Amino acid sequence: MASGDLLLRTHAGAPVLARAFPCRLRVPARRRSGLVSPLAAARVDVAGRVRPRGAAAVQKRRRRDAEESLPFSRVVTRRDAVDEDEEDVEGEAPQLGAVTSAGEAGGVDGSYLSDTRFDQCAISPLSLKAVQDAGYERMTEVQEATLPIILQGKDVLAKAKTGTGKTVAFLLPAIEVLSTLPHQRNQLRPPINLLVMCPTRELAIQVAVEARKLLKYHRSLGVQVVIGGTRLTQEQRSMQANPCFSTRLKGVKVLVLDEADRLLDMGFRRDIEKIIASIPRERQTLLFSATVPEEVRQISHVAMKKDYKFINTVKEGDEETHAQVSQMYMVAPLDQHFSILYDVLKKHVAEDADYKVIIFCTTAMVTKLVAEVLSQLKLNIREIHSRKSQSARTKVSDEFRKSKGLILVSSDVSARGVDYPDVTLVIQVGIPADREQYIHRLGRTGRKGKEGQGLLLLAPWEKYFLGTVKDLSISEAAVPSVGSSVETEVKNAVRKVEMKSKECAYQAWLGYYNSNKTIGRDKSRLVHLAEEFSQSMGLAVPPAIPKNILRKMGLNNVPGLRSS
Ligand SMILES: Nc1ncnc2c1ncn2[C@@H]1O[C@H](COP(=O)(O)OP(=O)(O)OP(=O)(O)O)[C@@H](O)[C@H]1O
Repeated sequence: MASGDLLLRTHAGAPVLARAFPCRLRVPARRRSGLVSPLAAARVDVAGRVRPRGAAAVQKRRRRDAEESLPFSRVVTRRDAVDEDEEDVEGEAPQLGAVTSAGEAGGVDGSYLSDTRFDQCAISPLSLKAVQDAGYERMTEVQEATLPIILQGKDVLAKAKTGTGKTVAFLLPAIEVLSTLPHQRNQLRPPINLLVMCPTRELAIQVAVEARKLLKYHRSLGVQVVIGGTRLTQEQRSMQANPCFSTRLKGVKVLVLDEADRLLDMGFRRDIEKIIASIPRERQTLLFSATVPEEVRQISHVAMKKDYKFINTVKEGDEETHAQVSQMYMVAPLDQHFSILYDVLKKHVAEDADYKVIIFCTTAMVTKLVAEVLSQLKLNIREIHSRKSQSARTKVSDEFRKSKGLILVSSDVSARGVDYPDVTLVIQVGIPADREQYIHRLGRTGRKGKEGQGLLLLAPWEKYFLGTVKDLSISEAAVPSVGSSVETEVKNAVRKVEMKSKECAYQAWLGYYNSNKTIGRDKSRLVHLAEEFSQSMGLAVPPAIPKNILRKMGLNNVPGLRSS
């Protein structure tokens, strides 16, 4: 984002889009001012949550609990007008015959790279130069497999393991498609030609960075990042007042759903459908993810043409996770989790001076709590989740990308797509939302063929989750015996954490497990487990919860819960 950005509140969206995505817009200073980078960027904050009801409520809550806001998109647009104008902005069932398996092609020496060089394939000299400037010489397997098919104009659903270059795999051919379109100079409101949707802000920002790299020599194309915001009503009003953004969306030639399975699951599906309804039917659609469960193949017709190609670079019989990442799980009562975490982290830090750890927690407030406890224990902790301001999120994310010797405690905002290099260990505390989320979180380590470690820390009653990942090479690790001095140290650290953080964590914890199909089914057991959690925070009596929150969770008359 250029330093000379202007901030203005603005309007956008045809009615259908406006309802879904009220916006706040940040538009770059004009190019002629000489303040902005060659590829001007605008940022639109987008949000529009509807109060959940009934079955939809569970989905909405799940989405909120998972800390992933509305879909965020990255947009490639004709550049001139973005620079010039501080404007208001804001198929059918899968064909089995269409499956292309690139797995057989294999990598070189088991690497994630293919043996095809970028200079051997049909891309423009401008793109090739940019690819080479980015330091990419050989294509990754998924890039090699998808490029020719996308260039043929086909819709593509692609599955490839985490950290194997899917972003370039969809951006590069999409840019090639756009670069052949006639360039209309000096348009005030340039059409948006490529729309990339992804499930988190960090991912949207990251893909924009990659897009700018690839567009380095394509002078007529610019990038805008449109991400979720929090000022709902005001933004909603302003966006509804202006049809500009949806008019620009009429220019979409290529639509990409990054992390397609996440975007097409029930939590996001309605929003995606609304967006798809506002872009032309005549377009090319690309869906990419490291996980493509069968249901997603079933519903991919929401976005794709009938004759789309499914390209799967995960070989038949191979796991969806990387062989070079060791996966362990530990099962221990909740009241030991902080001590175990501390012990595992201390050992890891001592073993690897270049340690870089991500700890995934179930919700934003539990993330905050864990970060506070570990900070009290003098570990080098950073914290990221949806309750942090966007500027704090970006700052932490940038720092973690560049640094070593850091531990990032995160909610699922970092679960998908985020490319932090050289992560040495991923710890998941508590059950992930599902098997896919486990795979994506683990995929933050072992990227680009590097080694990594994963640890899943479960309470005994969470052990059932292992059944969903039994095809993966995940083995049991012995619970470390933690000395009494460490236990006392941890207890003191927990004691120092503010009561408010504990209350919020308790409430969030209850909400998360309440919406879990297995654990949330038996409410009295749930309440009992929540009490265990509250004891693990050193509380003798579980905190009271506001009545309206209990009602929203459907727990208002459950014995054992205190209301306030
Ligand atoms: N051809 C290439 N050669 C070398 N590095 C590459 C190549 N293509 C992409 N990369 C780099 O590989 C890393 C991983 O890429 P990317 O984040 O796109 O992976 P991904 O498959 O989308 O992962 P995830 O499933 O986690 O979203 C990035 O740092 C990217 O810059």
